Amino acid sequence: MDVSARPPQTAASPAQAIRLEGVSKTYPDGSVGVRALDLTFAAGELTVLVGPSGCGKTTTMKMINRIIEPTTGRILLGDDDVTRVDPVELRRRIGYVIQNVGLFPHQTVRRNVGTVPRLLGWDKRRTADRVEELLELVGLDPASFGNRYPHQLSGGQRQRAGVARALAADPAVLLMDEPFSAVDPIVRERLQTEFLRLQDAVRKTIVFVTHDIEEAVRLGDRIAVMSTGGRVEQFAAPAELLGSPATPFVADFVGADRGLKRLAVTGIDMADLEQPPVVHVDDGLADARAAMVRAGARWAVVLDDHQALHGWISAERATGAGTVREAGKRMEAWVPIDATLKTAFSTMLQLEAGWVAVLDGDRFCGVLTPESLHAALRRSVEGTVPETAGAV
Ligand SMILES: Nc1ncnc2c1ncn2[C@@H]1O[C@H](COP(=O)(O)OP(=O)(O)OP(=O)(O)O)[C@@H](O)[C@H]1O
Repeated sequence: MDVSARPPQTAASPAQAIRLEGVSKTYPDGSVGVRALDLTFAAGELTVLVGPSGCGKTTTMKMINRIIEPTTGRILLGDDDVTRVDPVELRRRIGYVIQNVGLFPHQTVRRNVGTVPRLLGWDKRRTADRVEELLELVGLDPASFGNRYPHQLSGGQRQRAGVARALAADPAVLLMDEPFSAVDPIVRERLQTEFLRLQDAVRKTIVFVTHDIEEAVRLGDRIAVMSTGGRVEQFAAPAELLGSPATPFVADFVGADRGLKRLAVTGIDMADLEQPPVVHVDDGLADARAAMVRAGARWAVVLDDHQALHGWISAERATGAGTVREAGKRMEAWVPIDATLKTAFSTMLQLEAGWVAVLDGDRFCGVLTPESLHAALRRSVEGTVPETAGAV
């Protein structure tokens, strides 16, 4: 294939699935890296390999781009058996991001990011355009950062440059080995959020190695929990993994606080919402009072002319004459309907609100209270259907 004749790289190359079939790695000294591993990484999804130190995560990942050669088995990238592809050509199709990035220290950020396009023989103009585009995409202003050297960047900025470099030639696949573990927790969380946004835009097939279950749950479309010898204890979506660990090993690994972790991956269901009395901003206070009495409620939600959230009013303030507009309060505590229970809960805590409104666009859908949040979490944990461990 003449890779240099590809169309401009803004047109994304299609993501490809990776299939591991009966893959084993025994090192020359007899150590077993992984044993008879069957695993499929779906096209366009981010799959996390997570597990304790020495369980074979890195061995598994490095066999995909043949930094490590498997002892037995087959690895397919799309329809190609990677052992039949020239390793150099293979690595150009596979972006690789490692801890501490591995940027070339004596090259500027621009030159670092342009490495693979240059190797592929792209002309200068196309490489330069792609580098600018990538730096923007990962949130590094090309004018400020393009001509700096790696030592002139923060840890988080270096990590972003590493991601930009890995994406430069629009690879079908991205391998990421503990890419965010060298930065402090706050920067890590920001990088994770940005990275999720980036993945939404590029939809690569990503294999992501971490030993951190929180990171796995946050980032993964699917997670493979591995134990010694590259054994897959469970292969499931984050909510399923937290809701019903397949083995005691997984239960132990995800931790006793898995219920809390699950908040981060459970969406809001309409059935979870409570429906307090709703009054209109131009209603009279007497009507508002009557609505609260009818519902046996101490407060009501206030909507505006367009049925959008205006605020709320308490029974105490709904006395005398006048309108709801004068006596009601504005409401900042709201979340969109596609938020997670964790976002709803942290919004409630941050704003010290007793409830949060849930909105679909501007439209008011209902509210979540601490009780309904708890019920939603329980329902989601109890309703989980266990998955088969080690599914292909
Ligand atoms: N070059 C090597 N020679 C011999 N044994 C090795 C070699 N590389 C890895 N191993 C062994 O293979 C097993 C899996 O190692 P691997 O690096 O894949 O684990 P890991 O899950 O990525 O660990 P960590 O989280 O500590 O990076 C370990 O028992 C390790 O000691």
